[in-house]
Amino acid sequence: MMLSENELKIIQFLKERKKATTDEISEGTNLPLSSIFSNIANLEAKGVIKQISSEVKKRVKLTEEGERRLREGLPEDKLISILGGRETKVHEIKERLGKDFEIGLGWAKRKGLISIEGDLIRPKVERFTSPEYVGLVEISQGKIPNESILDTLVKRKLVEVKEERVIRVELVKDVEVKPVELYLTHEMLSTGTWRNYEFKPYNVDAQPPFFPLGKTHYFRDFIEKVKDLMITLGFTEVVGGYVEMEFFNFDMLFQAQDHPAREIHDSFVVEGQGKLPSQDLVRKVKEAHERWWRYLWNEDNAKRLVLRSQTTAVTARVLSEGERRRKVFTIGKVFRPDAIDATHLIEFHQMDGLVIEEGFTFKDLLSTLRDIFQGLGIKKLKFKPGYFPFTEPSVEIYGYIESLGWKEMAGAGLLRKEVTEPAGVYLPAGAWGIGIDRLAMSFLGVQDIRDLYSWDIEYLRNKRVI
Ligand SMILES: N[C@@H](Cc1ccccc1)C(=O)O
Repeated sequence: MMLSENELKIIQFLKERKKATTDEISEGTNLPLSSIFSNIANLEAKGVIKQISSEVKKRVKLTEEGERRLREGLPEDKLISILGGRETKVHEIKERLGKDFEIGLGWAKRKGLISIEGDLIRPKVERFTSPEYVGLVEISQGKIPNESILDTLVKRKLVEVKEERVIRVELVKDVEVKPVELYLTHEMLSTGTWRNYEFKPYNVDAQPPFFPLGKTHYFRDFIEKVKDLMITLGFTEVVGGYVEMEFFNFDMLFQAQDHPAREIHDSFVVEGQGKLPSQDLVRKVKEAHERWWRYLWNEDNAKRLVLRSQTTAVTARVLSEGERRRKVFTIGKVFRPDAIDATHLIEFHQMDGLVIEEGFTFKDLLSTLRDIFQGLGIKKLKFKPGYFPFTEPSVEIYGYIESLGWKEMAGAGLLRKEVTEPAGVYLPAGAWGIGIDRLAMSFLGVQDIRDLYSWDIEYLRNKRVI
């Protein structure tokens, strides 16, 4: 027979007593009454015990306030004892009784123990003990006072009355009780004492406890995977800041100062000014703009700060160091004003790359992009002619995703001489920018771009990591 730990405790207790009430069992086993009832029912069903009687009993208990009144006396009794048969001024009594004054005065008046004249309290008795107080004493001794007193005590919130069932049971079957152990220890095995214990069988259906483990945000995880891929392909990671000078975000990339992307509503403007790089570079950028775009290039505009609108700004910074670094990538947030919905946010991620290489051709660029997309799991690509101010020829890259069809994923091209030469780069260079969020959404099965940035711990916990 399978008996629980608590059931065994109850049997153990009944072995000594044979018959006992639920109250006695609770006291003898130290188990709460609430658990005694269900265990008794189970034991009866197993034929170990039998009910002899069952009755509803009134259980009368002093409340916390009742306990206090029992120790200190009822307020009206205290009032009478303070008066000691003498007329006394109201304020004097008020001082002595403190918080109990109002209650004491009320009850004393109601019981006809005092009268009030002007500011005087006149007692009608010298000494008084309320029958309610006697009731409190009786209850504390396990007796029950008469109904009307009990009623008053309940109304005064000094006593609580609960109806509880008391069941008397009898042990009818002899069961061998071994102490129950939950865990088998090394010591029990080595000393052989395990024989003295009864073990609960394993419940293989039980739900294991839930231990939430810390893990990386799934989007961050995806970004790390992209970085790993780029490093595998031989690229070095470079990073830039979110606040960028227009010089690197636009001017160096041959975006004219009246280019629509530079309008105040197309990038986030940051207060302040940046510091331009070497005069030589600035002069050459200025010359390129003035010669080809035919306008007066303004240095102050180039110093303005924005939240970078493309990670190509980091590529521009790398270029500004000349031909030193040849194969780099950067991945991070960019910012553009937009109306937010399921596919648009005002901040999102791009991965830009740069290759500076002797003899690097447009074909090499396309094959590099093929390698990257292949690594990202996108096998089918389409290249369409495109336009960017800083590349020529330029290309738009579309990738095929089973559930979504063809999606625009990146822009790329060979950097214009107007971009490379002012920086002292005379070798051919290819560059690209890939939108990371949409890729992540398709890989991670996310419908709403806002979920990529979710802080909802419950959602994140349940999100499968690829
Ligand atoms: N910066 C471009 C992408 C791009 C990067 C590098 C070369 C060509 C295109 C964009 O945000 O759309």
